[in-house]
Amino acid sequence: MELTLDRITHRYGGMAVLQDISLRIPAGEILCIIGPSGCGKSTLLRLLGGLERPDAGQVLQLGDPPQGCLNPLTYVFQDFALLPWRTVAGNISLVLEDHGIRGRAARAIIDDVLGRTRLSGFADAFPRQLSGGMKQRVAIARALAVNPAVLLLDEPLSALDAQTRELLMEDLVALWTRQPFTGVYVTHNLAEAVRLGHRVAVLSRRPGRLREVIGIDTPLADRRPGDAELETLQARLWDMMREEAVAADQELLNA
Ligand SMILES: Nc1ncnc2c1ncn2[C@@H]1O[C@H](COP(=O)(O)OP(=O)(O)OP(=O)(O)O)[C@@H](O)[C@H]1O
Repeated sequence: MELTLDRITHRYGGMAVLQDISLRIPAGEILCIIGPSGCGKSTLLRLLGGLERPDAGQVLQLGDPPQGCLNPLTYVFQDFALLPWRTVAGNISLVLEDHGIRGRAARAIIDDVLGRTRLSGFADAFPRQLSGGMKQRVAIARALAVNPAVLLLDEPLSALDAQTRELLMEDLVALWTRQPFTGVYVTHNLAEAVRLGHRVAVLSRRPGRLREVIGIDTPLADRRPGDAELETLQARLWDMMREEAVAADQELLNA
């Protein structure tokens, strides 16, 4: 399933947050969205997921979701959003119960997604017994359990330390390589954007406008930390972001 944003504009009260954004997210592609703080990245994700309706423009979903899809669009958040009183399996089964899937059918799905996220053997653990990285892998497993057409990821690695982030990036690449998914990935972290994005969309300061969309040809599985090409690209993205961040700061000073 592919998503298209067609001239999206959004305001909160008197404040313009997003301005005239048009973007196409083809099936099987990960699009990373970067931009200065407060430029509307999370808002864009909520509009994509249908949690809010844009003031102008439209979000189009084209094509059919995959077979067995319970939820076409599913979120992964920074704070994991796990229920502490439920086990790992219990947290995942919750989204299946919503669709009337229980018992053996649920167990098969849970085993599958736990295997894909390297969590087999942790089905009966409680969130408090897990590291931050593992909790986020449970959240990713829960998202995969509904076999979504599109994963919407809002700074999923921001709460984790650098080494865990690196491992989770490898996990996400391995997941995508095994079974490509469509993803929209909001991040502040430019290293994540160049490692995980087939394309990177750069938003301006608020109201967020689309400044540039940069394609990265290197296959995800071939990208390594410290890769010279990716570092050059990251530096280019930072130049763009820096200009916007400085201008945003300046606006605050002059306000
Ligand atoms: N429900 C809401 N009601 C009013 N204002 C909101 C609402 N949600 C977000 N905003 C405001 O809209 C602007 C954009 O917020 P948003 O969270 O989309 O930006 P962001 O780029 O994701 O920010 P950050 O990088 O800091 O996470 C901010 O000024 C925020 O305070």
